[in-house]
Amino acid sequence: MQDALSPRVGPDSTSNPDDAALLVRGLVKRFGDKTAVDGLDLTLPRGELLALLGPNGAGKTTTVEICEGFGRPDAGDVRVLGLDPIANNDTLRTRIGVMLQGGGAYPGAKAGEMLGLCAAYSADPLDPDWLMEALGLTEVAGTGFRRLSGGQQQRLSLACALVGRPELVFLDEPTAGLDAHARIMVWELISRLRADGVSILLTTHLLDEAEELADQIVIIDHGRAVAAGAPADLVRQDAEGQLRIRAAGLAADALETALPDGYRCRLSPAGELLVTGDITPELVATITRYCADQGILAESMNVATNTLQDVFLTLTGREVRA
Ligand SMILES: Nc1ncnc2c1ncn2[C@@H]1O[C@H](COP(=O)(O)OP(=O)(O)OP(=O)(O)O)[C@@H](O)[C@H]1O
Repeated sequence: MQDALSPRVGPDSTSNPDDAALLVRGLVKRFGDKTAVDGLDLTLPRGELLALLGPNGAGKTTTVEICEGFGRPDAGDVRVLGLDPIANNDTLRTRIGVMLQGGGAYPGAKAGEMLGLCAAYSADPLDPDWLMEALGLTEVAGTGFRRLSGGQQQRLSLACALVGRPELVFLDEPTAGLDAHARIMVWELISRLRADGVSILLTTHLLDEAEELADQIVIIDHGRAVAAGAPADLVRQDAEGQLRIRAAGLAADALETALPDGYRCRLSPAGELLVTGDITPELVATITRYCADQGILAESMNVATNTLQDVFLTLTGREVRA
C-alpha cells in the first residue's frame, strides 16, 4: 500500500491568488468566428480541487488544453504553478499531470510497460504496481494498449498522469464512459490525491462527481463563468423554497388566491402543484386547512430542496449531458 500520493514539491497552502496552482484571467479563445472561451477567470488554490461544469461545447476542454500548454490563448493570462504554460512547457512537464488520450507516445506498449515508461521519467515516482492495483488494472498489465477496453485505456491514462507525483493534475472528464465500479475507484483515487495536497482541475458533466469531489465548482456556459462557489453554497445561492403537492382536484390559481401575497402556484409537467416562496409551518397549515375546507385529500406534500441540477438548469437553461 502506498503511504502517500504527495507531490514531490509540497504545496504552499496560501490564499494569495499569485501563489495559486492555476490562475486564469480574462481567457479568450476563438476558432474562426466561434468564441469558445470568452473572458474566463479561474483560481485554483494549491491543494484544492476545482471542478469545471458545463454543457456540451461550453469551452471546458479548450480551457484545459490551454492550461496544459497545448493551445495558445487569443487574449488573457494563464499561470500554471506561477509559470506561463507555453514558455515554460519543459519545466512544467515534470510538475503537472496530464491525461493523454489514445496511449500518448506508446500506443504499441503493454499496459504495465506503458506505466513503467511514464514512471521512468520521474525522479520519485509512485509505485506503478500499487497504482495499477488501485485502478483495477493489474489483470491487464500484460495486455497491449490497443486491446484494452475504452474504460481500461482511460484508467491507464489516469495512472500515467499520476505516476510522477505531479503537483497539479488536469483531469478532463476522467470518468466519462466508465462503469459504476470503475468510477468509484477513480473517485477514491482522486479523493486521496486531494487529501495528499495535489491540486486538481477536473472537468465533468456529472453533477454528483463535482458535488462529491470539488472544493469549488465553476459552472461555465458559452465560454463564460455563470456561477462559482463551494458545492453547498451554490445550492443555497438564490434558493427559493418550494412545496410540491400531489392532490387531485387542487387548482393552482385557486390555491394561489387563498395564500398570502408573494406565493406563486403552478402545475408542473409531472402533475404536481408547485408552491414557491417562503415555505413555513404556517404556510403548510394554511394549505392543509384550505384542502380540508374544499374536501380535498392530498396524497403527498414535500418541501423540496434546491439541487445542483436545479442551479445548473436555471443558469444554463440546459440539462447536463446524460
Ligand atoms: N479545434 C477547433 N476548431 C473549431 N472549433 C472548435 C475547436 N475546438 C473546439 N471548438 C468549438 O469550441 C466550443 C467549445 O468546445 P470545447 O470542446 O472546449 O467544449 P466542452 O465544454 O469541452 O464540450 P464537451 O463537454 O462537449 O466536451 C465548441 O463550440 C466547439 O465546437
